[in-house]
Amino acid sequence: MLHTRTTPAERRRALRERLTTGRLLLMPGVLNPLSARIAQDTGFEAAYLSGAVLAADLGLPDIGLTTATEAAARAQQTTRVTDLPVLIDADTGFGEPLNAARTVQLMEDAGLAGLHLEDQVNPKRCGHLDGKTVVPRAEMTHRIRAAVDARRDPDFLLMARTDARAVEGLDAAIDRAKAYIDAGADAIFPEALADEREFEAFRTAVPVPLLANMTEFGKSRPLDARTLQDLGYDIALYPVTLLRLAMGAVEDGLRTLAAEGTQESLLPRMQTRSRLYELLGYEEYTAFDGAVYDFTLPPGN
Ligand SMILES: C[C@](O)(C(=O)O)[C@H](CC(=O)O)C(=O)O
Ligand SMILES: [Mg+2]
Repeated sequence: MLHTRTTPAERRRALRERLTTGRLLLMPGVLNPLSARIAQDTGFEAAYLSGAVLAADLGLPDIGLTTATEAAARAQQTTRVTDLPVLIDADTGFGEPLNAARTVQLMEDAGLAGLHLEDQVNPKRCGHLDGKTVVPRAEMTHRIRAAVDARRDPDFLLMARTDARAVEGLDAAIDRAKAYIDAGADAIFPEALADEREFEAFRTAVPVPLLANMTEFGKSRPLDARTLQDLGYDIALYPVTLLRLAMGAVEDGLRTLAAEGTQESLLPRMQTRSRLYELLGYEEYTAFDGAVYDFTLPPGN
């Protein structure tokens, strides 16, 4: 109630341990703190905060317009209401290596379990769009070293993302991943791989936990959890799935409301008041202070 009792240290250890099991971890990108609650309630073991979702939520394209403090604020709101370990997309670290270092500390302070930094130049683009460019390998290793130096909790997961596949090809992307591990990265996010063969090549070459980005409408063909498990991947990421679902429902709902002049036909698709209250833990607040919750719900709500 009121806030989670799980400490950041416990979540970081939980994520680290989970990544040693050899079982694929399904990681949905949550769109707000409440959806993180739903992810926990429906049995997911970790959550993700996507840069694309944060930007879109603010009505902005995902081109490096959001700031480290905006991302950290959203992270703190999220970690406060869930016990799950949360991984955040820290884009390029929001600037130079020194900024990446500060970003790591901001994200540690926000109670996150880890972050990923990518090797794109500023301003970054969505990893599944054409025309992106990557910084020289040495510059990215500098970025990672700065992040490693700044980290205060050794369990805070530092994942390096390489966008090099689409720019320099698969072999160069694998070489970069190895250099990033040497610089101190704990895990690798190979962005925009084309097919199973490429996922497999990465797995064979790279000896640390690997994340597979299963974003929709992108360059990678979606692979199901069983396939990713068989390929030896550690995390299956669904970064924008909830936003796309929710915004699809919002748009349909608005059109229906405009056309029908009533929300009546939409009711079966809505989260009910009672389910919302259950997620928010109203009853626990009542137990704490009877005056906070002093009414009963009408039947069927
Ligand atoms: C993972 C990602 O970085 C994100 O911000 O969620 C995006 C997702 C997307 O735009 O579909 C990316 O893959 O670049
Ligand atoms: Mg992103």
